Amino acid sequence: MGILEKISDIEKEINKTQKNKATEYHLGLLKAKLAKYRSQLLEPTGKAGAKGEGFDVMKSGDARVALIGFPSVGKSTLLNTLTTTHSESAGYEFTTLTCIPGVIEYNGANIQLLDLPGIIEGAAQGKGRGRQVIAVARTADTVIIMLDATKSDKQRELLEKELESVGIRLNKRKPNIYFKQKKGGGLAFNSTLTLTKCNEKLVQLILHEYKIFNAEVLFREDCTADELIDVIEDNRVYMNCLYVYNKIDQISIEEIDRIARQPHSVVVSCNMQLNLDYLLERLWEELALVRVFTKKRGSRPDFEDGLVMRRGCTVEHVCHSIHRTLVADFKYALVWGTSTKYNPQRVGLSHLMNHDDVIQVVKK
Ligand SMILES: Nc1nc2c(ncn2[C@@H]2O[C@H](COP(=O)(O)OP(=O)(O)OP(=O)(O)O)[C@@H](O)[C@H]2O)c(=O)[nH]1
Ligand SMILES: [K+]
Ligand SMILES: [Mg+2]
Repeated sequence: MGILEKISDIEKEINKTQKNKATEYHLGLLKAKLAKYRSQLLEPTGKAGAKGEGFDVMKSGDARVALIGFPSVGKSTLLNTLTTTHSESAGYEFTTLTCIPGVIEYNGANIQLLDLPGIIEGAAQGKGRGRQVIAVARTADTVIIMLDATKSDKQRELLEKELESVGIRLNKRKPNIYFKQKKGGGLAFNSTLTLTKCNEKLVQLILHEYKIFNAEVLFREDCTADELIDVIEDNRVYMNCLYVYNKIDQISIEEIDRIARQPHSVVVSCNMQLNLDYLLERLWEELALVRVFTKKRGSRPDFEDGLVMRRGCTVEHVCHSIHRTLVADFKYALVWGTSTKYNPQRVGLSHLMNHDDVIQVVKK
């Protein structure tokens, strides 16, 4: 029997046991057992924690969002508010012990929202269930870093540090450095602009540390040594992140205003259901999703059933997602919406589509 099963059995047993003098010892024993199993699960060296029991959730829907935050900031409450899934929420830390998936339906898209256990300082080294939480975060398209608006700005830095230390880069693009190892010829170093944070000598030193003596390196932007290291390591995950400050029902308007002005930040109250519509709007932006409607000749667009695509998608991408062979039969398309000058406009396969555009494909 897995440790999660044991925990849930004991919780059930506690719930159905009446509290009185006669059951006092029985309950006490159950609670001790419960505490023991919970700490085994949260123990870095514990076998149970290492196995990642309870984190194996299938990807589904159009995008995946992971909820990361310290304990008791309201992650589960958010899941309960935005989806039909229920995840236990309570005033004590580590109420959530596993990964719990829910689905947000928005703009016709299914967005998978993952509730996760809280993480604490040292999570990256395996404290709590930190390793597993971070492993799940790496699989997400966007992370929500949830913060308690009543607490200090320090928590944001701490969380960022934890994620940084395991190679997750938040709201950053991959550094624009061309790097290729060679068989011989030494170091060929170049840059397309003046570098102010790094130079050839430093690049050479860093490469030697990796025992790389022959390579081609071209800086296409003014990168730091850390960014070069990210490129050499080649295992970093670059992801969008939204900072969601919860519990604004507990702070002053001035303070709410200050927090809301920070970049990538949204203020909400899950309990009072404040600003959640705006949160979804911003999440949609971060996920860079667009919805496209199709229409057949002579009939109205199917506004019930849009196609969910990535921002930057072309007519060709849309054709692919309608049918595998459609591109081969493609003659031209008519598009209505904000991506065109005229409505409709005749376009080719490379035309870029915008959110809520309507498309009619004309075959050869
Ligand atoms: N004042 C206030 N309290 C909130 C709000 N949202 C959640 N809470 C409370 O915060 C406490 C923790 O909520 P949870 O949803 O369990 O937090 P969590 O982040 O999932 O916690 P763990 O699973 O333990 O990491 C509960 O007592 C909630 O009622 C809010 O908007 N305002
Ligand atoms: K909690
Ligand atoms: Mg929780």
